[in-house]
Amino acid sequence: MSNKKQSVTKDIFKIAVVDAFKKLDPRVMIRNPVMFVVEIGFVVTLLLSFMPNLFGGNYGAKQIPFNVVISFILLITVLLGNFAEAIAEGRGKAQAESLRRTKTDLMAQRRSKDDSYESVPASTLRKGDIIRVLAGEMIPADGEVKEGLGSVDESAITGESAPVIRGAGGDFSSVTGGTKLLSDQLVIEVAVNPGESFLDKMIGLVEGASRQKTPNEIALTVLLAGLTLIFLIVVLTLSPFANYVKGSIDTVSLIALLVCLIPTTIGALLSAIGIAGMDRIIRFNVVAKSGKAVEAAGDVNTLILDKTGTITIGNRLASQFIPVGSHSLSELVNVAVLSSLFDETPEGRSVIDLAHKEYEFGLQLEDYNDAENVEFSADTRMSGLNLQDGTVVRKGAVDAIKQFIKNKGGRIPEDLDAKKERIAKEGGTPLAVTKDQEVFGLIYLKDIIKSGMRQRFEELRKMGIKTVMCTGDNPLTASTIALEAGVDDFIEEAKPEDKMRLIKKEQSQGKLVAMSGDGTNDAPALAQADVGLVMNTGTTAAKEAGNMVDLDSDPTKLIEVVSIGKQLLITRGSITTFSIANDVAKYFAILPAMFATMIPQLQILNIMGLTSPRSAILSAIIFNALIIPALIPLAMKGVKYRPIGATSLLMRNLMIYGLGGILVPFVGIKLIDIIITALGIANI
Ligand SMILES: Nc1ncnc2c1ncn2[C@@H]1O[C@H](COP(=O)(O)OP(=O)(O)OP(=O)(O)O)[C@@H](O)[C@H]1O
Ligand SMILES: [K+]
Ligand SMILES: [Mg+2]
Repeated sequence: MSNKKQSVTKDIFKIAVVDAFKKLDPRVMIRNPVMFVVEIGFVVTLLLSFMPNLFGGNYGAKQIPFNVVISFILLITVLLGNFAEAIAEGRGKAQAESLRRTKTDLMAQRRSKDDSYESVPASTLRKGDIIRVLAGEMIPADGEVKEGLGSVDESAITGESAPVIRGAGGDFSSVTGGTKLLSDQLVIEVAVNPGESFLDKMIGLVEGASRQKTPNEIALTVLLAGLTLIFLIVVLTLSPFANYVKGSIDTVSLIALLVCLIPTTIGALLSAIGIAGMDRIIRFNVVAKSGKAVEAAGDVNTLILDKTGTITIGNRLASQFIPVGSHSLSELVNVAVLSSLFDETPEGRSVIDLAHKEYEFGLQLEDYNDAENVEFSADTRMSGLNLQDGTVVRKGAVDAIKQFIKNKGGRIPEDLDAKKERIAKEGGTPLAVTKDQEVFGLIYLKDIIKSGMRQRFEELRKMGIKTVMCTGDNPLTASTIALEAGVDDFIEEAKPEDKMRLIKKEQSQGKLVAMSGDGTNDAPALAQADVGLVMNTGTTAAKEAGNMVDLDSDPTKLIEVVSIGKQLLITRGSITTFSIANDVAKYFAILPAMFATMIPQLQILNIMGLTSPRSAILSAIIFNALIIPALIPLAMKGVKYRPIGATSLLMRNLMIYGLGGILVPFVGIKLIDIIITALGIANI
């Protein structure tokens, strides 16, 4: 994003303060049952501030200051909770603002029926329109490049200043509205209707306008509401109990006690944690279509990764020609070049380059201009051409070529397998080269594993995530690379539908699966996966199928996405643990003090030695309010995540946030009690 380093500025802070008040609207508050109870508590205590005997009893003017103070603190508590949510939303709003600025009123050159171009407002462009963009112009809409090749400045969207190449055909054909064409000229087919553009969706997302509670959030909200109900019953029983021991507790004290006991900390921070998680993903240049996708990333059990380009560097280049049977090297080079004449893939280009650089070949390329191009596809795993005279030239995966020859009744040279295996054992990709039912030899494609991959897979393993490498390559190459990279499992000779099968198999065992992809043939698998991370350069179909888009088009980012998802879940879990531990501790911290005057024996339990029942209540409710802003930074930044096993992580968090949650209130409440006693307001 253009402002990915966006921190909480003065402006965001000011807006959040205003929003905190706006959110007091009960129709908004009711979505958060715990904090809604606090708001009701505020209203009731406010009434009791003016009419202390509203619910009976005979409280004199002496009661009023206490009621006013409690009412005020409850209001502050609600506002602090609202503020936490507002400040989390603030960053997104600021981002949305800057994105909107890139969406100024552009004009577009639209092709009319007579093939001339007319100037129309970009907002009128519809799916299927053909437009032309010249160097220096903004690209007015999302689309696919149909003609031309040019460099594009995508910094408005990705924050990355280095220009990227976009051109017709292949995997780099999609362009995003709001980016700028730097060179040349593109003819683009518009892919979306007004209001549905990538920029529009992104604005909606960062703004949180379309934010819905995720299933996990809903479950937790229900749990917290249940706890609130339990504590409500606990508090209601205290009044008859007090009567029984010939004492009495006033309504305001009971309300204050209730607010102390219900899980207000997590209630106040829950939505901020979710928004901050989305925000973290966005600042990582990944756009998640929903909070649910981010959460799913945190729960992922299986990670499916491509070999070429994800685990390896991906510039798989021809490095050697190896003839087989009775064929000579120069014969092989000629056929290999022929098979790659029209092959625009990096592999195909590299064959020609290698032949040019290191070999002599006597082909007159012009002679083949009328040959029929047979493009590479992941299904056939072959590429080549058909000559006018019926000659068939192919190169491709060795098993695919073998099958191809066998079907035509040809013969396989005996030394083919041994030579193929030598290449595969080194982790290289062997391509067999054939012309007219004869195999001439092999092309050795070299690929290198990216540095640090082994360590990252090790981390994933510690998180309990299984990694599966998926490749169209042969079993031996696949196993060599898999072993070297340290993935847990691999599938070889995989066609696009094999990925789909793998995902379904894992899911049928109750696992959540994440994968990345870019091509149209990845689209079904991307839709099936629980987390489908699509490269921004990918096709429109793929982008629609997945639930996250990586603006930098880096497939390894899937690993970070999973970590961010985990961090979100762990942050929520930690603060929930802390909040509930806190509430239970408060019960034991203040109850003895409250009842000590009624039941003198309870004095032994009053280990905190709080000044009076009222100061116990006051200290606890002030502590309860202050803990919310104290934890806002943690909710926003997230609990630091370490890749350790689930059990050790749980133990660690129970130690820190569970034990911490029990101890902190004792210290905090005592401190506040000392302060308000010193200020002389402990007995208002
Ligand atoms: N340009 C090409 N011409 C002919 N055959 C090719 C070409 N590129 C790749 N192949 C063969 O087709 C196989 C499948 O290629 P594909 O791109 O589907 O998978 P991959 O790149 O090996 O693995 P990944 O799924 O990780 O990208 C390759 O292993 C190779 O044997
Ligand atoms: K509480
Ligand atoms: Mg590939």
